[in-house]
Amino acid sequence: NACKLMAKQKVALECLSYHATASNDVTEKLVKENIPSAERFNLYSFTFIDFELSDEETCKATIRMFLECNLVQQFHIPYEVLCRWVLSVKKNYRPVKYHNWRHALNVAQTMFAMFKTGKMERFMSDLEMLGLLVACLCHDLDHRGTNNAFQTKTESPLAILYSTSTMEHHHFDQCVMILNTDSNNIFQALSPDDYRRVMKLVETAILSTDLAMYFKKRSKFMELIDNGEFDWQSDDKKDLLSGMMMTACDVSAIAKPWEVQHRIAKLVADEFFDQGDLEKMQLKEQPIAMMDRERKDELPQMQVGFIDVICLPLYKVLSETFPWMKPLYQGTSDNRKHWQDLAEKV
Ligand SMILES: CCCOc1ccc(S(=O)(=O)N2CCN(C)CC2)cc1-c1nc(CC)cc(=O)[nH]1
Ligand SMILES: [Zn+2]
Repeated sequence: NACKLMAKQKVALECLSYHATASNDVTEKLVKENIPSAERFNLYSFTFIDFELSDEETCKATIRMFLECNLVQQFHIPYEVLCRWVLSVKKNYRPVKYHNWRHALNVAQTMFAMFKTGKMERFMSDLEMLGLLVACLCHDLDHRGTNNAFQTKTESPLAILYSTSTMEHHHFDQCVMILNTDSNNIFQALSPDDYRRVMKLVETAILSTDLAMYFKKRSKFMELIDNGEFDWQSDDKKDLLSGMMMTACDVSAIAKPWEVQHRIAKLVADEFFDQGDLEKMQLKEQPIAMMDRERKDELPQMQVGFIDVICLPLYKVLSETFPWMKPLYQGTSDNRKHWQDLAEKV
């Protein structure tokens, strides 16, 4: 009967969240651990590198960022809940080559560096800083290493559920699922108003990481800058600024020291090539250049295009308006030379 069916569904859901949430003993272990300083992790720098960090240290670095922004105290986040939530978020990233937990950590660390070293925290309320850090950590949750076009082409369940910004809606969905799993809700102590506000902010921020949305928003953002808009307090302007910051963080591997950028680009390429292989085999269709491993020689030239079309215009307008964000522009400009040299060699 109906209530049996409900019970069955509830068990299924708990079972699902069981898989999604970190176990108590892993959580308890992290709760007891010492959290190293921000300096020890180099968290204030735009040249942060996660390669030599163990998985446990990535969780500690994440907790350190929350502590540095005073968010645990400010929003009365029970420390054990924060530990369990960080572990659950990490657990819900798949071991794909690029869109994995390490990418999420790097995006969140760039946002942290923007707040602190980039001096953006003066434009942000505490709630916005909490929302943006959470959005960065959750923005690619459960990524399968394939893009929105692939979901549509293969008529995947996700494309049936969400026809636009398919993956980004799923990432937000996963973020909500984790927060709704027992003792993972880091927002539990927020007032109903603040809860609604921060969830709306996280949703808007995660959806803004769909590059298809980025181009529209960027021209609107540039218009505001050209009109000398400086009061970033109104909601629609704040949404625009947050969206630009999310994309700036999402692509910030392009600004890292050359050896780091070169190594990460290989991870991006390998993930794209895997999708291209699927499209050739499963869909019997020719993938776009970016995903075709037969055309890997064109990769340096494609990176120059990525830098010129997506990255530099954004870092330029951000660093002109917020001067302390200049390292992102400079790092990307330096890497453009390296990619250009490689493009000319082929
Ligand atoms: C490194 C392997 C090649 O990587 C690329 C190739 C082409 C372009 S693109 O700007 O021309 N463009 C983007 C929009 N697509 C719809 C069409 C193609 C971007 C990248 C790239 N993307 C990311 C973000 C995941 C990171 C990164 O480092 N490089
Ligand atoms: Zn991302």
